[in-house]
Amino acid sequence: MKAVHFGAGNIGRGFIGLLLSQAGYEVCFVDVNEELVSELKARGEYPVTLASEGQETTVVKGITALNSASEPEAAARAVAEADIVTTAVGVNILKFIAPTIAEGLKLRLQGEAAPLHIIACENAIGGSTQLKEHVYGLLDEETRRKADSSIAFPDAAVDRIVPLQQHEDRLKVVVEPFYEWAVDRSQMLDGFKPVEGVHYVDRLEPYIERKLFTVNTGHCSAAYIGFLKGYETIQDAVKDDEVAKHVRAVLDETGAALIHKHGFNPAEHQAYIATILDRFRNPALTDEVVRVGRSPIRKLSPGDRLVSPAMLAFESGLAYKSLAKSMAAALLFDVPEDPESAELQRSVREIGPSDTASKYTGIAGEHPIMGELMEHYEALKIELENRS
Ligand SMILES: NC(=O)C1=CN([C@@H]2O[C@H](COP(=O)(O)OP(=O)(O)OC[C@H]3O[C@@H](n4cnc5c(N)ncnc54)[C@H](O)[C@@H]3O)[C@@H](O)[C@H]2O)C=CC1
Ligand SMILES: O=P(O)(O)OC[C@H]1O[C@](O)(CO)[C@@H](O)[C@@H]1O
Repeated sequence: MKAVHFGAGNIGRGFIGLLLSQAGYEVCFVDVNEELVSELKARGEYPVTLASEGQETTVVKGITALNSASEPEAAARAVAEADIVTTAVGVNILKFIAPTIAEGLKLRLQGEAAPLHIIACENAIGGSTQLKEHVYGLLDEETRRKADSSIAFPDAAVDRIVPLQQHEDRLKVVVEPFYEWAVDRSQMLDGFKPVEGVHYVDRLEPYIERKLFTVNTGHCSAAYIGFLKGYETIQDAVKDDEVAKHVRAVLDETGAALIHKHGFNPAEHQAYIATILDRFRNPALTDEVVRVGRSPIRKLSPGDRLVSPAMLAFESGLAYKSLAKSMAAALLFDVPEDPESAELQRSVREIGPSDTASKYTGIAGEHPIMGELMEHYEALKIELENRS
């Protein structure tokens, strides 16, 4: 069985590639980083080490790689012949891989096509659906009609913390032991063969919202407040009582909103939060705040991990104050090497913090969330100035 996975980065190698290989697939990575692709091709294997006491290492063997920039036809052919296609490139990159997938589907659908699932494993709601829209936009009507009956794009939620990797071995990945890969069963084609290790769920929304609004909301809140307090890693930031208290308050807010919307059992949700907080503290990982806070414009966008739960809380008559504080801290996340942070800071300088916040969050200036956000912004700015 052949799997084609777009994005041979941290999640690609450390989670999806590993799991697919363990489930019996021959994995072909497709990436645009020539150095990475060449090394994967040359070695045909890479090690994944668990960040736990035993530091157990698994060598993922029998893998191949293609550079979709310099080998576009081969990459399209790989899609045409694949038994499953997955991605972990970043939700904003999906539009750039769509042409290769579209070319692959055109080749595949020329003959009798076997069913194919294409699963985007990104931190986003409806990632595969977004990918489908990009791909379908490149297909003619006849090919789209054929694709409708044999190609599916089930949405997914993926959870495993894989920090930036800095090892002598360029291919080595250190990952946390925990993982969860949930896929929407209702979007799978009839008679599909389950991938071992994947959790197929009838309704994905509660899973993806619970994950995104707990793991990712909590994590970026630790990153943004931790960054302002001068911490370099999440592990150091969450040792600070003030940061830990803020993260806890944020997760109490998202927890209340999630329980209200999805009817989760409150005690079970508290236990879920406790597990997540333990994962953030994992001393065997070194996770930089600049990675976890990366792309603040994406993280401040209306459907993402801060604004979406805050709006849900507001609409349900629940608290959102701490979420507004995380948004304010995101506005102060000044990392010149991060293009989205640089754009955000430029916007703050040019049009001011309030209009910038409205522009990127989609929340109107007069909305109560915006009032909270701006109060926190001013207070955090003063704290920051006093600190320097
Ligand atoms: N790292 C983590 O702990 C987690 C990450 N995710 C999600 O997984 C996705 C990937 O994240 P990471 O692996 O951390 O990032 P990464 O930066 O380590 O990997 C992304 C890979 O995509 C490749 N890429 C970029 N443009 C491409 C293109 N046009 N065609 C093919 N490949 C391309 C890059 O060269 C890189 O190797 C993101 O959506 C992220 O939110 C989800 C859960 C956990
Ligand atoms: O990958 P993104 O969306 O930039 O966000 C980083 C997040 O991804 C994760 O690596 C895993 O979900 C978290 O550690 C972190 O919250």
